[in-house]
Amino acid sequence: MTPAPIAVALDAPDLETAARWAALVTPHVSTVKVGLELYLRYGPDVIASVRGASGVRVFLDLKLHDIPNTVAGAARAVARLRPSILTVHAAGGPAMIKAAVESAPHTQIAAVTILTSLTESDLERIGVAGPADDAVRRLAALSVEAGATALVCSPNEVSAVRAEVGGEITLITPGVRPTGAATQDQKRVATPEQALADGADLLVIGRPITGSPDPGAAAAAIAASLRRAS
Ligand SMILES: O=C(O)c1cc(=O)[nH]c(=O)n1[C@@H]1O[C@H](COP(=O)(O)O)[C@@H](O)[C@H]1O
Repeated sequence: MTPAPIAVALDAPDLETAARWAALVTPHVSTVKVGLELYLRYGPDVIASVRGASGVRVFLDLKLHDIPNTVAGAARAVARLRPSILTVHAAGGPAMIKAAVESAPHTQIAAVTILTSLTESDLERIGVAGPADDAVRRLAALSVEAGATALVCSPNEVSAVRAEVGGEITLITPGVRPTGAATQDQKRVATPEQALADGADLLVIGRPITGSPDPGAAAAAIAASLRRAS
């Protein structure tokens, strides 16, 4: 069976747990995601550990955000690990995004628009002109112009972003919660089925899978539900 278009966020406190989760979910999902917690603790070794024997796609979520020269160096440093996807913050601006794209030619650069943990009032407080939909579309357009071929946004904005950037760009949505699951710190959320129906290409799902007593079964259940809905 084709693995579901899900990136499981391996936000684990230790490498053994992350590798175990990766092994349990990889029969069911296309991708696993390594974020700041694991990478800052274990560095590049973590990529080989979670990739394991299956060779699953690894999404490296470092959300780089600095001046272009620094981001170019950082992107070059991790490009040799050959992650399938690397994140940068779209708010770093077009020159920064372009620097990442040029420094990691074999990795898809995904620009994170507006974090899914932010509300409309958070945007106002940090001085971003909202509503979230407009801010996300604005950042999406500038990121694609700068050469990003993937974007991260909440499922709530995915159809507006798709209309803005067209069909060629990979749209990645965290903030995904199966019906009835706790939203935790996520604020702009939707179900996996809705996110996919609205045009997402890859759903980032962490705690609803990794917080389950059986992460493999939880991933399989969401994958099956996506197959039924499509
Ligand atoms: O870039 C990301 O992956 C990301 C962007 C964003 O706006 N929101 C967001 O939650 N994420 C990541 O997606 C994952 C979501 O995890 P759960 O909330 O546990 O499903 C975490 O690893 C976040 O770091």
